[in-house]
Amino acid sequence: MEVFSVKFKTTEELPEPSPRLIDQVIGQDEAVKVVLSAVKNKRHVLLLGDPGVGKSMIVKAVGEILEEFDNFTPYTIIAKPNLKNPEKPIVELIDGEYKEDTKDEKISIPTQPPSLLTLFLIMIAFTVISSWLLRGLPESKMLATIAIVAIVGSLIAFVSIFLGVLGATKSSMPNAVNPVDLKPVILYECKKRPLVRASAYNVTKLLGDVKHCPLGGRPPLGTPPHKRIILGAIHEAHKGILYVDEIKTMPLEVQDYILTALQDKQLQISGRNPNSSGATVETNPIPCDFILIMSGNMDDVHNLRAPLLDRIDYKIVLKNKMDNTLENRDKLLQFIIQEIRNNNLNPMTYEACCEIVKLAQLLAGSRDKLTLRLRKLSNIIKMANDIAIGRDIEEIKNNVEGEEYKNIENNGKKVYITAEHVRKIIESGIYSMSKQVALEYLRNFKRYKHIVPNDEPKVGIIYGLAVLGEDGLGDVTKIITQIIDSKSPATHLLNISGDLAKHSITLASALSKKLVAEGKLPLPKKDIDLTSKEIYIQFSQSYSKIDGDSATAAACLSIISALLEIPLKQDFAITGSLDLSGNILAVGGINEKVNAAKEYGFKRVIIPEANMIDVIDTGGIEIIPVRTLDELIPLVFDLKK
Ligand SMILES: Nc1ncnc2c1ncn2[C@@H]1O[C@H](COP(=O)(O)OP(=O)(O)OP(=O)(O)O)[C@@H](O)[C@H]1O
Repeated sequence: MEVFSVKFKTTEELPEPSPRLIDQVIGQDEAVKVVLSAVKNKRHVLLLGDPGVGKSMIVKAVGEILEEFDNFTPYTIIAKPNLKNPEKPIVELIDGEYKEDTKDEKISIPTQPPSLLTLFLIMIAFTVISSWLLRGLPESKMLATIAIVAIVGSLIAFVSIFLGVLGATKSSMPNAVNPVDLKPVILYECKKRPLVRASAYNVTKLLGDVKHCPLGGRPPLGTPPHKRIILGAIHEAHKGILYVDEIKTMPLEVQDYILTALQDKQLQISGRNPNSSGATVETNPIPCDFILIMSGNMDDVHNLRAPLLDRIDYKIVLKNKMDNTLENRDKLLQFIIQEIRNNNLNPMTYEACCEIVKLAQLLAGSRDKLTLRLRKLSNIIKMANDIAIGRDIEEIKNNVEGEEYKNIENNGKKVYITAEHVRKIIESGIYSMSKQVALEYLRNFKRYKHIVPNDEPKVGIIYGLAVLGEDGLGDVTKIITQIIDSKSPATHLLNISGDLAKHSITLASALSKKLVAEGKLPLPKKDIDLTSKEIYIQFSQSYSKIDGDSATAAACLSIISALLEIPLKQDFAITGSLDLSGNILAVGGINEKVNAAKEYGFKRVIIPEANMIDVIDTGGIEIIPVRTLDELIPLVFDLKK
């Protein structure tokens, strides 16, 4: 099969990808189209999808081309003191740049006479200065002189400030207070259509705040309220896009504020901390007319209040897989080249690119799909580059974040990322926590496991297949069933490894008993009083949690074998879900399972026929597809005796 439509030895030979981020988004064409249209038409958007499929990237890409949509008039947001009510500073939005108005300096705000705190501070200052100046005097004289200087000096200073302030208030002259305190301040200058990003949990960043002033926030000593205002992302996004990610963490209170902002297109700022001097400050409503884009994973949406969700026009679910076609493999190649260029990595060989395609299939769980969880692939490419430049896995483990990726030439020889470097990273499992946990589990327990494929058929024993963890590894589990005569007419299930797949095993047991009782199986019949039997099923040496129903076919065969006392062959492992009509249905993690069967030395593995399209690499093991229990039975039972 042709992997890519272009022939190359290394990625160096391939053309540079487009520098525009919008052209770099892979596999999410539909979502990009809808977001572009939504932004053009000023609609709000919710982007949902698995981690690392490109939600932030799409928003950033749209932000890059926002300018192209329509004309934008730059604006400035300023804050002024409020002369009548200093705790309610005035925030104004003006078109263009702010030009300082000389009138502003003439105005004065009502000031307060100095407080006792001021007197205390002045006294300390006088004490410190006079003790330094008089340090040469004998101790007895020095103390008395310092005391006199401090008391008299500070009283004179205090009274003059007091009179000065009174004078200033009476004559409305600003001289007594620092005129700079009265000037409006520029809070924000917006020169191009903004894209402002804020995490949902960061309330101050999102909604703004008023800083605390330890000196009470009044001139002459304190910082006046208008100078302590912090604008929120919600205001900085005016006339542009507000991008809120991590919606799972958005407090309900913040949702209410966003809702108000969406409705009123304006929102005031007040101090958020009740213990701060900012708590008494509140601005006038400040314009905030923005397009809201939020993003999160599918489950996060439950955290959003219905009225807010209702106001979001477009709800877009991003894809996590794309079809494994030549066109899409070319797109994956484009992604590889982008990652190399954007992260300044070494070029990659053709074989290494093919290895990435294989990994994309594996992560998609199917031969005919490619994963779109591209952040994971991006991390693997970066780590393979580390290996290429000589950092080993241990070094990478201790340094995964914050490293600069460098293009290094070794002794004048160009370094390439090869297939082996990529494989090393994949095999180490270092890109995934769940894979490492699974690897650790297998390292610890595999050697104790008694899984030996052999040619000696056994009653009630069969090898099932499981997957450990999300990006996990396959494992083989031995299922053993024994039938015991019961004194009471009851049927029990025993699962010594805990609560393993109880529901599906109950189903398997019910189905087996029905099939045995009906005598319609293509197996020798046996008269058996099921009411007097107890069925015990053990998932032997299964140390991990097994859920899902992929062991139902195996469990069913094991029970039938035990009930009819017909041995099962021991040279195969099997996975498949079984429905009550005897159909074998598709299961997940087929490649991990096939691989596990191979690792444990099995020559045959039986899988649902529907899963055949998922198999990426048979690796030399015989794969037998089955559709029904009737097809399965002649394959697995040993009927020679
Ligand atoms: N569709 C894509 N096309 C190209 N590159 C992608 C794509 N998706 C992810 N990437 C790569 O993965 C990186 C991370 O993607 P991004 O941050 O957009 O994911 P996300 O969906 O926002 O993830 P999260 O839900 O964790 O915030 C990107 O910088 C890019 O390198």
